[in-house]
Amino acid sequence: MTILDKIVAEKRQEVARCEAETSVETLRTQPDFTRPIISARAALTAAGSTGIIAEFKRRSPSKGVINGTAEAGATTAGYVAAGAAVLSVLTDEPFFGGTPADLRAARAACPATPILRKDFIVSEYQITEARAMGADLILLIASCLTPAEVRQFSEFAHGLGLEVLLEVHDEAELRSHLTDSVDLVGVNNRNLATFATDVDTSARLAAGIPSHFVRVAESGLQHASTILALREAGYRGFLIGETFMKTADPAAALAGLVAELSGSVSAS
Ligand SMILES: O=P(O)(O)OC[C@@H](O)[C@@H](O)c1c[nH]c2ccccc12
Repeated sequence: MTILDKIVAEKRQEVARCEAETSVETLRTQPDFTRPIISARAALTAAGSTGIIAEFKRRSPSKGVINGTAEAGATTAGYVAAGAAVLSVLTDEPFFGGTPADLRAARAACPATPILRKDFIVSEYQITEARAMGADLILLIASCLTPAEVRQFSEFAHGLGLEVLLEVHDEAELRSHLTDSVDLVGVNNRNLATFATDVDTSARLAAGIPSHFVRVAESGLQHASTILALREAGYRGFLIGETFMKTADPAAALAGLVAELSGSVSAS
């Protein structure tokens, strides 16, 4: 059993518990359920966008505690001030130490920036939850879902106005799971079954992703030079968590990267 199998098995139980506690009808009455969606697609492809999707991540199964003190609202507001185009907030508690309250805090602190609900989506219920929490887009992970589920969940998300980021980590998943019903395609440089991270994965898969999808490179990104090379390869989104969160001031770390990207500071 891989860690991903374990996460998904726990997630199914968690969803059953949440569903028993809060009905879909109740979620649909929450104030954020009807707020206008802010498009991540538009934010990442706008002229002059940094393309940075800055992630709020307390810990991970591979790294343990990354940041034990940061607060979601203040950190994400700092990210936006430093130039993040989109925010990503982990809402998985058992493995990543995130909560829906983190996403709600980010939503309140950053009313004009698209927010990704970063979780392991295995049911439509979690998509309704994401909308009610104030998210603008959801993640669908190919390694957790069948191709039919990806299509079904994407259409369900679109029905609620949400955008969809499909995550793949190799050519086989790209071939089997890519469908026109998603908006953005992310290539995870980290294999979720083994945790091995190789940033060349994004470069290798770029050409196989048709250009009408917004391409997103995910995980293990640290240097401006890598981002500039991936931009050349056609990527418009760069999902970064640990590089920022492991520092005492995540927003300052992002500001430093943005300065390097814009050439105002040398990359040395
Ligand atoms: O912290 P990193 O290496 O910058 O990675 C961020 C993000 O890509 C990573 O958290 C991630 C990508 N896909 C996921 C799926 C589930 C949980 C986490 C992830």
